[in-house]
Amino acid sequence: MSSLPETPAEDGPRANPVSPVEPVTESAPSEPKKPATPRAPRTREATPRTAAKPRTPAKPRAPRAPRAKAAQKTAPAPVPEPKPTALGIRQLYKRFGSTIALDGVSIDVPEGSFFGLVGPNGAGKTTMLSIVSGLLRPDSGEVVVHDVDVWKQPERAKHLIGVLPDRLRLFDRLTGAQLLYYSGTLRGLDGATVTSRVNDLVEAFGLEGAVGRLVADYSAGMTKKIALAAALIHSPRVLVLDEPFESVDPVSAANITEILQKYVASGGTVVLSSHSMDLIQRICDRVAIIVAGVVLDSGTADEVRGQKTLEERFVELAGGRKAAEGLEWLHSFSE
Ligand SMILES: Nc1ncnc2c1ncn2[C@@H]1O[C@H](COP(=O)(O)OP(=O)(O)OP(=O)(O)O)[C@@H](O)[C@H]1O
Repeated sequence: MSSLPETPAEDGPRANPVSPVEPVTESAPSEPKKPATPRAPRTREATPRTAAKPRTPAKPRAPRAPRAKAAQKTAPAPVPEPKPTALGIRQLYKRFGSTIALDGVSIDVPEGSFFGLVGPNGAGKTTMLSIVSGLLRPDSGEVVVHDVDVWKQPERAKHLIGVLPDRLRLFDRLTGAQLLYYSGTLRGLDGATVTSRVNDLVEAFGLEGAVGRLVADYSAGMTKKIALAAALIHSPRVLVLDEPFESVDPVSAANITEILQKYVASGGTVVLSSHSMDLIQRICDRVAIIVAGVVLDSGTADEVRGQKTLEERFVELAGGRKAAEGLEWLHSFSE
């Protein structure tokens, strides 16, 4: 994204062209013979302001024209309108027995964002994304997708959201083609539309050779791809993807990234979790770091990482690395 045009440095002095001619006392012709002396400041202090007259009227205002021009030249560029919130997460709490998984999580994701959620194992990412996508009920808090409350209007919300859950619970006794067809019709698409979209998705994800086979027989990466295709089939406005690149080979990951980038460029919103800091830093424009159920930082990717890499910032907030001590036995191999 290009930043706002900056005022050139040399415009600073020019912004007030009157100033070079303003020292009125120096140019006042009423005291032409009186040279400036060191006593002058004392005189000015002692003399009431009114006594400073007679002064010649201020110089003609001709210089004002360039001042106006300069002001016009340096006027700030219009600030872009803030984008509407695609996903609003407000004060989410979730506890599993004595484990607090989410401890008051609030995040706003603007429309058209590529939003990355990072956090250490057990931080609460899957819990949060499961609640966001309507798969898990929070203890308290609210999730709004394009002004639709996920828990008060679940049917409307589900039309707006496409979900790739973490622990994939797919109908894996279906073939890939059947699973996609089922996912499309479940979201209310007619048969002809589903058939045409299934073909497009199978080609886009490179699953041509696999769609006739049972999903149960897919590799981990293929399962991820068919699940992602199923999440896209009803062209949702918000995609919630838990670890979409896990187990996916680099070429497929690049293809998926391109599909998601085009989706975002056309106004869609992606919210994904990943442990790959490089990937998040490369493709996400907004980031949140969650640790122990609390969002420790969130904002644009540049704001969150500052002068560091995202990985350095993550390690800093997540508590740093542990020295590999206490595993000395690992270095003396068994017979
Ligand atoms: N169904 C559950 N029952 C009991 N505890 C759970 C359940 N689901 C999650 N938890 C606990 O809640 C906490 C957050 O888990 P969660 O799966 O959300 O973390 P995560 O950030 O997705 O971790 P990871 O990166 O390892 O996938 C963990 O302590 C986890 O053990």
